[in-house]
Amino acid sequence: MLSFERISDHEQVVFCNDDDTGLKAIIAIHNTTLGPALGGCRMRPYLSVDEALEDVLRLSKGMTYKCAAADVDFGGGKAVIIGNQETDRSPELFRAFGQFVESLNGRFYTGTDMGTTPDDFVHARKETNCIVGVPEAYGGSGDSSVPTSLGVIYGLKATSKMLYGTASLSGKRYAVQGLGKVGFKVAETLLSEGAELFVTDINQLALTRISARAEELGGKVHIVNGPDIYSAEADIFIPCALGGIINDETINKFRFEAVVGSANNQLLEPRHADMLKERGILYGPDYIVNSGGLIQVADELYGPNKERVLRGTKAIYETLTEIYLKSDIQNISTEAAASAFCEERIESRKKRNSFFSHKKRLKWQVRC
Ligand SMILES: NC(=O)c1ccc[n+]([C@@H]2O[C@H](COP(=O)([O-])OP(=O)(O)OC[C@H]3O[C@@H](n4cnc5c(N)ncnc54)[C@H](O)[C@@H]3O)[C@@H](O)[C@H]2O)c1
Repeated sequence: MLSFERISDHEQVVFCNDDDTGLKAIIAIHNTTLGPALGGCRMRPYLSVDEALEDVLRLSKGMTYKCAAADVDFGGGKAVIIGNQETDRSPELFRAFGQFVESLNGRFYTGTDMGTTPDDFVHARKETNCIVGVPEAYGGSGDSSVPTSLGVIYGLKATSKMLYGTASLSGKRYAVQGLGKVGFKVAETLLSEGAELFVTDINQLALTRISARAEELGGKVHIVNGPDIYSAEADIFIPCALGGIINDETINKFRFEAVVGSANNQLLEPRHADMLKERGILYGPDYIVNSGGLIQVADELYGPNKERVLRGTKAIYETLTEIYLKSDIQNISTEAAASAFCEERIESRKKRNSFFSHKKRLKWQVRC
């Protein structure tokens, strides 16, 4: 049952219905203190409108925190399309979605997420400019896994500095779960620093490729079978595949000193962040560590510029360091410290943004 109480911490929730194309979507705008809402558009065959609403409300709130942590000029939002990504997608459906985005007059920017592709948003962009992350050929900023993997490297450096007093990544052992777009680049960088890696992936080809790269770059690679990665004899665990991999079962196996990776939603439940703290395992909150991709798409607002994205991504080092120190001083988990850090940033900008917001909003509207 829909009630205002259910959406009370959100600024705006929009239900979008288009009979001609079969579009059924929900756009949720959580908070626009830092700028217009930004968040990807997910397409899934949700079993009910209730389930879709639950998902979009949770994800849009998460985007407010992600944007605050990444220090980009956006607030939090998200969209979901209720439909089967294999059978229900069409250019017309995404154009209809683009029209709904346009109707928000610059309050919401979106792009690809689970179940949608950059090409879908080439169609949506015919109806609105409030789209990010389209292919480079259409003026987008390109593969977001490049800044995401760089962000993981800066996250690892901040962690290393905190644990060992040096930001150097060499001479340490790392366990990498998932050698896809992000994990492979991270593993390559670590190998070139002379690191020793334990790696696992369900894709045999990725394992063969990383072994070949180890021969070219130096460094050592041990291939590990599936869940054995959780008990690998490594100093730092780098999850770059699945969510929910930090849980009661895996924490009991960890011999790591830290967990820092790109995978989304690594903690199965919030209490697992406390469990890691109790065991003295330093956890780099996933949405801080993996924010390089977000920094890149948010930067598209000003026209693609790799140097600016690099600068923003490097700042992950300082942000994570601040969160580690906050967690230590206040004796709270790093996850709790990250939330507090983001809330303080939003609060501190409220007054300042009210001065600029009028001008800012005009700018967004001119662009749309
Ligand atoms: N690509 C980005 O810019 C970006 C940004 C933020 C967060 N992330 C998150 O980082 C993670 C990795 O992203 P990606 O773009 O590299 O994805 P990807 O699909 O390219 O790579 C994932 C890899 O994990 C492997 N994998 C899947 N299940 C596995 C399992 N059970 N055990 C071991 N390996 C398994 C896959 O074979 C694949 O090689 C995802 O959780 C993603 O949501 C990615």
